[in-house]
Amino acid sequence: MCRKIDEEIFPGTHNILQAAKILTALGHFYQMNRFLQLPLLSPPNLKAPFAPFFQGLLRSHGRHVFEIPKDQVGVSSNNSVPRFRTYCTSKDLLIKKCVPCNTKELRPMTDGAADSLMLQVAGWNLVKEDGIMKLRQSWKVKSFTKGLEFFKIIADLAESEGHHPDLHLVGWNNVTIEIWTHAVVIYAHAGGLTENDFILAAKINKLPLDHLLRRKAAE
Ligand SMILES: C[C@H](O)[C@H](O)[C@H]1CNC2=NC(N)=NC(=O)C2=N1
Repeated sequence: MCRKIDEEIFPGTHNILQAAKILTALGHFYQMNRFLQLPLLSPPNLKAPFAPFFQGLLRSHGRHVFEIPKDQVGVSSNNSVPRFRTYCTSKDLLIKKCVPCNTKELRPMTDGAADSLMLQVAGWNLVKEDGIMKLRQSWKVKSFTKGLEFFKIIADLAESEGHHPDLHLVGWNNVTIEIWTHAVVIYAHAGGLTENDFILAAKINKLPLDHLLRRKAAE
């Protein structure tokens, strides 16, 4: 069995000890990757059973194999490392891309995960309506037509992300945007927030909108 693993994964290794040395070196690399939030880099043609073996071996060499909590990371589509998916912490919302919401695996974010991400989206409020969590922010625009220009700038971003907010223009100059993942409610019949919503909110915060807004009354 060990021999098979050697040949299959580390061509040219002559015995398990040599493979173990390579794995230990990988263990150091793994720990470094944990801080870079990169997944365990392993040749893409590894067989699934390899992971427990590798983790066991790392543990036996005193290397603690870290599990990264699922709701604390997302997949960045800007694959800086070819053929590997990179995992970013919530701090990287601005460099991440929304992912398609049409997967049955889509799950709503936990309240705790949502709370921790709120730190990254200043100005947005976390609200819950009919059991659905949403992000909400309101602005006062200079005029009705400026409100439509505001929506157009938001719409261009939403189209580029493939993830869309709900837009409200009320009383001619009051704009409210709500962001939630509709698919979660459809597929998971629950919750409403995914990391896509926070990515969109963080990017909306960076849009050039000030010229459309009424000055806030001096406090
Ligand atoms: C395939 C694509 O991801 C889906 O159609 C997108 C489009 N935009 C979306 N936007 C929002 N807010 N929620 C969704 O579930 C959603 N689904």
